[in-house]
Amino acid sequence: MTIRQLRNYIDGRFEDGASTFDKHSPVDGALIAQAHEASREQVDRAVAAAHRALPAWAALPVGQRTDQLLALADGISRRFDDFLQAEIGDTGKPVSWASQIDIPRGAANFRTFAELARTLDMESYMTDTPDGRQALNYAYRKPLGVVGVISPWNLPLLLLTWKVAPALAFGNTVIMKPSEVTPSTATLLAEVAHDTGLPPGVLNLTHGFGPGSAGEFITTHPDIDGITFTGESATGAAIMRAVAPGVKPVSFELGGKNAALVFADADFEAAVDGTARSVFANCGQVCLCTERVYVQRPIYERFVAALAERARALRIGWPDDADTGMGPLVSREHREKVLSYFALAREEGATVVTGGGVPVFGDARDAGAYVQPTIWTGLPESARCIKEEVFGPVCHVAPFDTEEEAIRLANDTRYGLAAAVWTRDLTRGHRVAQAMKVGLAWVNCWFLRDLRTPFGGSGLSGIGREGGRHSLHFYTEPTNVCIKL
Ligand SMILES: O=C(O)C(=O)/C=C/C=C/O
Repeated sequence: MTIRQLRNYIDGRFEDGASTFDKHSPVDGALIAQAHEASREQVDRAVAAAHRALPAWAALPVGQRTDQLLALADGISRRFDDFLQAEIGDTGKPVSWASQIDIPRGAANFRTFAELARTLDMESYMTDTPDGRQALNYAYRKPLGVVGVISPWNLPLLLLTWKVAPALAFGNTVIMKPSEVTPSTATLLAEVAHDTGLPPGVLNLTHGFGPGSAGEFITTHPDIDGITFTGESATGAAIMRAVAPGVKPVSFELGGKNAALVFADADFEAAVDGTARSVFANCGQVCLCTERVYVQRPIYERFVAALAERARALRIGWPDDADTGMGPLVSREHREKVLSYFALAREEGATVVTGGGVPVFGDARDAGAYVQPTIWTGLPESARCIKEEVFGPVCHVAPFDTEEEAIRLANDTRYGLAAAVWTRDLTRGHRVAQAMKVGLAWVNCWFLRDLRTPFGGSGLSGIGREGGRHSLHFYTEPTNVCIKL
């Protein structure tokens, strides 16, 4: 098997790094790629190149700029299988998920923000003035500048392009730093940018880690104008400290400890299927995944049994098997974290309804990062497993009696990202969803995405919203011009 070399992309040229780091498959531990770690000097040159490219890119007529984004989207679609194999190779996620979610969203993100940039209105007001005449006020939007994009390993291409697309659409230039755990699709995106003629310096790629590596070099760079990051809350806090001296804007989509509320009147099968998907999709490695399930008491026992049946029925297997419902976690290191919570849950007194360990395949997958889909009950709300994000295929299920109790339980967290509400009473659905202290509340569905809506969370779940026109807030700087008429 060839070991892919994943290089940096700086000022329109692919460059080796001073050193490389290995990427191992989470399926069987095999070495599959070597990524070239960018030096501080290379990050400096990438930032300088981005600044050189910025004036011309920002001044480009918006139709020409968005044509370039549509070319990136077409390039991803054209190389769909390359992106699919790269994403599956890096993450071990099932082909069903990667082919329906990750890769299509890579192209969709560029198309969505190209369309938005083309059709964007301009905020303006005619203002009455004391002399009986008027003034014209309008908000003229300029790009923020050179944007650092630091993207995570769970939905690598989706979340990278979710940030790169609006950044480029609104005239910014970009330095990308993908997670060291999933460097492959970012490299392919750089290849597509190169092959479709994106001007040198507009989009740059530097591989590496956080502290003492490209992540730190970008976040502490004096000429970076803002940082957009998706990942763990603790890393978000570290980035805030890094940009504080320069008072730089940040856009953060961080962790979550998301609740699902299942009322007794819900469509039972839909609620079980929807909750199972929200817990086990992508091996529980989505910031929007459910880790806390609260079920109204009359259906509690029946629901726990049905959810456990769905977990046991999940086909845990090879990523490229169309029937695989769940693959491995992204790495052995992350599996150690998840398994530590499996052990902690037992210490905290959990009943393990199903799972709680590592599946044994008797083949190469035993060298991978697989865990069993897991369901806990019986923990106190004060338990660490109820308060802390596990980021794996696991949830805790607890009963509730009244709507008020359900809302209180769901909101008793320092996170504030997503919630799901299952009920046939849509008046209650609206009421409970609005009462959730989250950025996204789904009623009788989960991870149903309209890319024009505000996306993000509060508390430990992040700062700001991205999506549709909401991305303008971070990726542009408005100047309000007031003209006396
Ligand atoms: O669906 C999206 O646009 C998105 O940002 C998903 C984020 C998931 C994070 O783990």
